Amino acid sequence: MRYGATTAVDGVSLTVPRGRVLALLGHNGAGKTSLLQVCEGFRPADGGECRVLGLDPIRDHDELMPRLGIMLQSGGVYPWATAGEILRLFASFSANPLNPDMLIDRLGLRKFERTRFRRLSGGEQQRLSLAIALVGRPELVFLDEPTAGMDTEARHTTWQLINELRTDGVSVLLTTHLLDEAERLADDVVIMRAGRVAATGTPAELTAAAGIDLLEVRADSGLKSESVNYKVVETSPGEYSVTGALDAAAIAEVLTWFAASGAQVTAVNSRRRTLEDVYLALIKDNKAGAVR
Ligand SMILES: Nc1ncnc2c1ncn2[C@@H]1O[C@H](COP(=O)(O)OP(=O)(O)OP(=O)(O)O)[C@@H](O)[C@H]1O
Repeated sequence: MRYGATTAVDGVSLTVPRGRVLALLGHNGAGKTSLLQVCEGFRPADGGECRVLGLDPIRDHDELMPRLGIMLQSGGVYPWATAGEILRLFASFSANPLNPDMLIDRLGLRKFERTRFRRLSGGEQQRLSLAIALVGRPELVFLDEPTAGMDTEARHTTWQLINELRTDGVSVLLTTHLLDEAERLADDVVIMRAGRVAATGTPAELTAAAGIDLLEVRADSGLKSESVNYKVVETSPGEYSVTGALDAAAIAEVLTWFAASGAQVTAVNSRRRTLEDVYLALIKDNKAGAVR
């Protein structure tokens, strides 16, 4: 998908299996929203093929729309209508909607039912947008940064709702900048970089493939790690990290090397790598590679 000379989505290939949650991750401008817009039928692709529930998102738009739930990053509603009016209007478009009052209560919108959309805070607008996406009992939901701007409670409610969607067999394609959100919610993760797929896998596959463990050591700065069997990276002055399948013998070897270097070790911390570690390494290394 191109905007003039900019190629926003470049040869991305992915499938969202039915009843699963796929999280699209990537830096600002990586192409996540553009990809969603192609799938939603809001923009034509310049090449390639997109099928949504077996249909063409542009040619079969009218047939497809009632089966989709779409939460945009912004816009898409009448700013002068009240939260309650907007949700009931969207419910009226569906043959078999969810009860709008149930969603109003679940998403903590009761207090704002009579508030005009433009007077809602950013997080309240997000909650209403999520309710709009879900009210028509969609088979497939597109959520563009669903919890951006939400407070902690609303974020947890949203996570619960997304888990319930999966239980009900609804498919979810979401974008997020919150790696813990992806790790908690997603069955599958696709990391995009500059319009392309940089890595795919389940959160467990992505973290395992990149090395299960992470050892962080604080010591004197400037140590050079040529003579040790593990890659010791000085991430900031005096802060070292070692990644890999690190058992006790490996940790002992690394610490022995620190001691042999004459370094004063002031802290050692070992933990499992998170999706955030993997993501940052991938974006930093500028190294593309699909896990599967
Ligand atoms: N309407 C537009 N006209 C021209 N270029 C655009 C337009 N929308 C997006 N782009 C460009 O396309 C690329 C992909 O943008 P896109 O919004 O899809 O990224 P994103 O991954 O969703 O980013 P973010 O995380 O910031 O929402 C970027 O280089 C962006 O500047």
